[in-house]
Amino acid sequence: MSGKSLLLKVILLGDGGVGKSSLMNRYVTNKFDSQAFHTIGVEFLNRDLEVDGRFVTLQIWDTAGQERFKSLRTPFYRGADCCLLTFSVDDRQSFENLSNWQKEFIHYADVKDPEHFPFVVLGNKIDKLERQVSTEEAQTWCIENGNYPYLETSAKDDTNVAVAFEEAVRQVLAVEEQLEHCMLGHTIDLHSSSKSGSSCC
Ligand SMILES: Nc1nc2c(ncn2[C@@H]2O[C@H](COP(=O)(O)OP(=O)(O)OP(=O)(O)O)[C@@H](O)[C@H]2O)c(=O)[nH]1
Ligand SMILES: [Mg+2]
Repeated sequence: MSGKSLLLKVILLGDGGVGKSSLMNRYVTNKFDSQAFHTIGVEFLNRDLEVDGRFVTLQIWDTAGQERFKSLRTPFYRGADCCLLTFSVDDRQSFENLSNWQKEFIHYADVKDPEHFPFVVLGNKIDKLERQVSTEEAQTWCIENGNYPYLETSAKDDTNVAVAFEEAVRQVLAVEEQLEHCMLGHTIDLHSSSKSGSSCC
């Protein structure tokens, strides 16, 4: 167990109104506003936590989902360690737009290895009785688009909110451990002209 705190940047993306700001505010301040205003640009809040013995400062970046704010949010994607793709289970269009959000992030964050980037998908507002997207459908999308973890949340009821952010941390730590493992497993032979060994990264 390392004593040093790790700073991780996670970014919340998804259509306007799906509950990104509400999830961040529920997690950091434990408050919920049923009359929340749309976000303009980006905002961020920090929260310290411990996951599997690692101390982490989570820097949560909340973005404006409305299309007209695209140019204000995209400059902040670079350097994100994890992306939380968020939709609302009572809004089918927000689910269908997940692929667009994924592409927008990969492009503007300039992700070099999209296949291994840690995305987590959140289906928010599960307290609502009328759903337009089933759990199975969302899980299938996650499996088919990169095998991402899927969590159903309610910022209103505080269902799975902490679990979702902890999962984001776990995903980042898993990628980090894999990289460390790869680097330790590779010795560089300066005398050999051919590339030796197989790569796991
Ligand atoms: N019932 C219910 N309402 C929610 C939940 N999360 C957010 N809301 C409501 O949905 C509306 C939009 O929430 P926001 O958090 O502002 O949505 P957003 O994704 O940040 O929207 P933009 O800032 O425009 O991108 C607000 O009226 C919230 O009170 C939830 O889990 N359940
Ligand atoms: Mg917002």
